[in-house]
Amino acid sequence: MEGGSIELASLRGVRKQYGKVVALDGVDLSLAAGQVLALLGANGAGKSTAVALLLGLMQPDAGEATLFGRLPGRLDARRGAGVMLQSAALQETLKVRELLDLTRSYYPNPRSVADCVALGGLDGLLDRRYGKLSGGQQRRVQFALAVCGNPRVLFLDEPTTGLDIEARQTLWRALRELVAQGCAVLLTTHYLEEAEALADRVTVLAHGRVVAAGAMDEVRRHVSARRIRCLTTLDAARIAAWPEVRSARAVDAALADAGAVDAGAMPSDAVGDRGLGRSHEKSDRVEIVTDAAEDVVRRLLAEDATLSELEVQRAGLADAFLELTREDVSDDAHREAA
Ligand SMILES: Nc1ncnc2c1ncn2[C@@H]1O[C@H](COP(=O)(O)OP(=O)(O)OP(=O)(O)O)[C@@H](O)[C@H]1O
Repeated sequence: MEGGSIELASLRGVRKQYGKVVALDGVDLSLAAGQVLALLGANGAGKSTAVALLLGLMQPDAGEATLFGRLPGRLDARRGAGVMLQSAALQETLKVRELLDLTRSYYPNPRSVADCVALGGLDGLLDRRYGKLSGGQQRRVQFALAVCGNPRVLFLDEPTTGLDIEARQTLWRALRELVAQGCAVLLTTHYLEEAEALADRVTVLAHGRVVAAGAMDEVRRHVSARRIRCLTTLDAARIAAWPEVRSARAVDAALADAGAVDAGAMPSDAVGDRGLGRSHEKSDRVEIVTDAAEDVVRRLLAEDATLSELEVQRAGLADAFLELTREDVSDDAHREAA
């Protein structure tokens, strides 16, 4: 582990099969104190299997999983870990307060109920029966239960799925607080902006193999692409045919990044002559992805003297993720064990 960080959980050369399906194949990952590791991958990439191995819920077929330097699954290791899996089987008839008290009683050094309420955003829910809560409220309770034992390592498998914006922000705040206190977090998520906002390090799985791992910036840098946005009379289909352009499309202001787009600037009939391969009088907001941003910007300016609102951005994690996972063999056939 670089930088002297304390490794709290790891997979080394781990392989795991379910029958003929190879869920993980030679996977390494490492979780350090005071860091969030985002474990990313498409559906079925192997993320939940990795979490289950780190928790000792199952054993690897080859390689090694450790938690606090020991075999996961031992009671002392489990007591130092908090877990929020994709589904939770909790007593529906118990009140939230009873669930919290019960779970806190398993741990030697639990957080106070008030702390759990604050971290999970459970105000007003303590006396409600778990089974009567909404899906998002249940997720918040599950998060509070995951952190109530004061864990040194927290495993969160898609924790914010189904949460509204405010609840998601409460959870992000809580996570940042826990990490600042030295907690290690393994976060699986399909929300790449969430990984970007929270994670220090990223491991990307595709079909059970690690296709990228490193600091967030390193993984983002994996893609050389830049994203250019502008208002132009040039047609997106025509720009897309330029040799140095990977893709170009007219974007609907309503769908584009709210901060980057002035919806009022979007002509209502801009869709009209898209795709015809010719310039038109009205400006469309166009988004271009290219490896040669400077060349494309020069050509855009040369061909459209009225071009405005030019922006050039580095590709984000979402672009890197798509590129990384696209490079991998896209069918599942090779996962079948011989
Ligand atoms: N109990 C099981 N029995 C058989 N195959 C399984 C089992 N659990 C998972 N798999 C298979 O192993 C592969 C990895 O599954 P896993 O649940 O780890 O993926 P994931 O990345 O967590 O997916 P998702 O994003 O959909 O939650 C998939 O092909 C899945 O179908």
